[in-house]
Parts: sequence; structure tokens; C-alpha cells
Amino acid sequence: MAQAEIGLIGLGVMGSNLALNIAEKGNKIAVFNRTVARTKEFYEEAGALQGQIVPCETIEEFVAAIRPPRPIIIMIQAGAAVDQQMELLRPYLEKNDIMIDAGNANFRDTMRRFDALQDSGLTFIGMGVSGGEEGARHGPSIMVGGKEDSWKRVEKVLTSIAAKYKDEPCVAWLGENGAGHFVKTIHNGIEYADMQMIAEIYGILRDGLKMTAPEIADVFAEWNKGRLESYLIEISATVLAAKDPISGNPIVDMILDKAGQKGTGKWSAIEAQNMGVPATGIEAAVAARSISSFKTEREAAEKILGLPDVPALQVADKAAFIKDLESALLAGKIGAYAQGFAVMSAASKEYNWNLPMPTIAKIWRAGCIIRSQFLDEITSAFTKAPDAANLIVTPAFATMVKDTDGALRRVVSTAALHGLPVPALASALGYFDSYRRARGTANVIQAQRDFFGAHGFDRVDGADSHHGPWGSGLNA
Ligand SMILES: NC(=O)C1=CN([C@@H]2O[C@H](COP(=O)(O)OP(=O)(O)OC[C@H]3O[C@@H](n4cnc5c(N)ncnc54)[C@H](OP(=O)(O)O)[C@@H]3O)[C@@H](O)[C@H]2O)C=CC1
Ligand SMILES: O=C(CO)[C@H](O)[C@H](O)COP(=O)(O)O
Repeated sequence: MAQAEIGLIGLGVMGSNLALNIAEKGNKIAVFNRTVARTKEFYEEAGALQGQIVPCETIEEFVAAIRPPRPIIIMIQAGAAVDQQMELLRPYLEKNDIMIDAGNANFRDTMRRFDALQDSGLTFIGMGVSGGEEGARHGPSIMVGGKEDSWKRVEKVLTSIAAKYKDEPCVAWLGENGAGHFVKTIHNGIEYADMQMIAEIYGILRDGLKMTAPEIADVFAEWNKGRLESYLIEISATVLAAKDPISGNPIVDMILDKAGQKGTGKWSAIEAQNMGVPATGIEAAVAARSISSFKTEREAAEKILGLPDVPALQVADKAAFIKDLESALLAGKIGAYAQGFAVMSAASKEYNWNLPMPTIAKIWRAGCIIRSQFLDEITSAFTKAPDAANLIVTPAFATMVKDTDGALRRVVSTAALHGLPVPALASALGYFDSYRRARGTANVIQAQRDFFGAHGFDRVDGADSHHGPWGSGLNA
């Protein structure tokens, strides 16, 4: 029997769908799962694809089933489980075999694993996969990091399973070691911001305009035909329209308002802070998820503080206000993506990855959770200006920022005046207002720091005096 082209460990939600996708595209695949019963179940459910799948009960049998040099995808719970799995696998591997961690790893773990294998003859790929269950099965977006020659060994298989945007595969080698997982992390950070801003707009429509879930679904479905066309707006319309089979109510009204998080959003915010690059949209979204999880505390706080004593929202022209919400959401999205790309640009320099920004935007156009028409516009902006300091100063996006500015301002201020929380949208406005202002207010911060800590300051006239006259100046 011919050997498998590739192996995959971990037949959970992502791994099983990825394995079926690989098999369906004509690649023979060997599979293994820690819990053997799951491997059997997976194989039985594979139907017509069984001929392409080699189910294995032991690691030894699994490794022997793959053609060397063996690419082995590890698609399991991120973190310590990956280290454990790699240790179990290692004794059976041979020179040039490639372990591919396809889970949502912290890129720092990927760098460590990559380094640990440097002189072993084995290689390592850190690969971000996005698209959830459906994407894994029918075409995810794949962000690859590692040695270029390891990528060459898997390029054909990965290209065959990746999503296609107008025939262009949404997979690319992005750089050495942690590059792929870093880009996937920022993808997820942007995903957090995108989702949070949609939720904030939903909050204005629900609590401000008192619209029902199906009515809001119609608004989102309409927006999905315009500038906001995206997977996240599409699924938001779908979930808002869905009914709870138990109560008959809209299902979203029966879902608790607390959201979990597994780490990638937080890592994006941490890495942005580490490099001194503002990612306020992502930070606001991560904080909003954390506040959402304080359900009991929030219930107690509402009893003590009550909701803000503000008038109910009244709008003279509802259609015009909804148009403003659409533009404000686009503006917020521009801010979050601009920040995400700025973080990747800084990381590219810090880690010598040479991350290709237009390519990243390109492979996010289909397959992944943040896929949208908007990413094609980003692709085009970065293709024309690959060295732009920030997405918002590229000609197309500068125009968009100016065009949506009024709406963002009206929506954020209206929300504030009516006690409706919009932390991510407000962060976008603050970001734009700070970034576009040549003369800011940090002169006072410089002065304060120099006053209390003799930190010195730079002068507007470029002259050499770097310490204030505070003592004499104050007391004179
Ligand atoms: N779900 C999603 O939408 C996405 C998930 N990811 C990432 O993909 C990875 C897998 O996620 P998902 O498929 O959702 O997870 P699941 O919970 O569905 O599956 C987890 C898998 O990990 C295996 N596993 C857990 N611990 C160990 C261990 N110590 N040793 C060996 N195997 C272990 C499980 O095996 P067993 O059956 O024996 O328990 C199972 O096969 C994660 O890193 C996740 O963050 C990435 C993109 C999207
Ligand atoms: O990678 C993903 C989507 O792109 C996963 O669904 C991930 O779990 C999302 O992050 P979180 O669980 O923190 O919301």
C-alpha cells in the first residue's frame, strides 16, 4: 500500500475536518488520536474518503505509514499538550521529518520549539489555521512559519486544502520560526475587535433603539450587501435571526452575556504593548470580554450604582442614524485593522521576519473568520504602498477615515450621552484623533516626568537644554 503523503495527530473539531479536507483533495493521510476510540469513530464516519485515510492506533504505526521526510500536523489543544505530544513522537522520527503545530500556539512557544529542534535534524513549522470547523473542512486560511525548505515539502498539500479567493489560494509561507503563529495571533486579535464592535452596535440597536433581534438581523443582513460585507456580519445576522427551540424566543436573548477567551486576543494586546505599538481596539475588546465574564459582579454593581441617569435615546431620523452606525462600524474596523497591521509590522522588524503585508491581507480574504471584501481593499492599499507607516495614511484608507469620521463621532458621543458602552468604537475615535494630530499634549507629560524624575525632555526648537528650570522656575 502506498505511504501517506502527510500525517495528522488530533481528531478533535479542527483536526478531523482538516484531515477530511486533506483526504478529499486527493492526498493520502495517516491519522492518530490520543483516545483511540475517536480514531475508529472518525474513520467509520469518513465514508467515501476512507480509501485516502490510514487510521493508526499507535504512534509507531502512524509514523511508519507516512512517506519520509514526514510532515506531521499536530492539531491538538495548545500549550503543554503540544510539548507532550512532540516528546512522544520524537523517538520515532527520522532526519528531515517535520512536526507542524497547527493549533493556536503562542508564537513564543513556537520560537522555543523551533530552537529546541535546531540541531536535531528534525524541523518544525508553526502554522496558524483559521476558519473554524467549516473552514478546516472546506478551505481554511493558512499562515505558515518555519524554514522555507520545510514549507516547500508541504506547499502542495496545503495549497490543495486552502480556501481560494478568486482562484488564489489563501495560504502562504510568511517567514521563519514564529512568523505564522504571530500572524494568526494578530488575526485573532483583530477578530476580537471586529466581534466586539459588532456587539457594541448591536447594543445600541437593542438598548438604544429598542429593536428586536430579528429586526437587528435584518439591519446586519442589509449591511452585508455593502461596505461591511464580511463573514462576521453575515453570521451575526444569522445568529440574531435564529430562534431558541425551547422557548421560541430569539436564541441570542436566551444566551448569557458572558464570553470566554482562550488567549490569542490577550497575547495580541500583550505583544502590542511589549513593542510599544497601540492596539487599542484589540485591548478594548479583550477587556470587554473580561468584563463580560464578571456577570455576578456586574449584577451587584447595577443594584448599587443603577444604570446611568441619562435620557432615553430618541432619534429624529432612525434610517439616518442606522446609516451612521454602519459608517461608524466601518471606521472602527479600519482602526482595528490598521493597528493589527502596525503590530505585525513592528514584530517583523523585531524578529527579522520580513512579513509580507499585502500577502497577509491576501490570505485573509477567504477562509478565515475575519474574511471580507474589506481585506481586498487592504491588499490593494499595501500592494500600492508596502512601506506605509500605517494603513490609515494610504490614500484609499485616508479617504475612508475622513468619510466615516462624522458618523463615528456622532455614534460614540450619542452612545456616551445615553449610557451605552462602546469601548472599542470609542477607542478607534481616540486613536484617529491622536494619530492625526501633529501637536499633541505629551509636552506636559515630558515636563511632568522631568519634574518628578529628572528624565529630561526634547525641545521644539531642537536646542540642547534637556532639563527643566523647575526648582528656580517654580520658586522664583
Ligand atoms: N475550534 C476552532 O474554531 C479553532 C481551533 N483552533 C485551534 O486548534 C487546536 C485544536 O482545537 P479543537 O480542534 O477546537 O479542539 P478539540 O477540543 O475539539 O480537540 C482537542 C484535540 O486535542 C487532543 N488532545 C488534548 N490534549 C492532548 C494531549 N495532552 N495529548 C495529545 N492530544 C491531546 C484531543 O485528543 P482526545 O480525543 O484524546 O481528547 C483532541 O483530539 C487548538 O489549538 C485550537 O486553539 C484553531 C482555529 C480554530
Ligand atoms: O482561532 C479561532 C478562530 O480564528 C478559534 O475559534 C479561537 O478559539 C478563537 O478565540 P477565542 O476562543 O479566544 O474566542
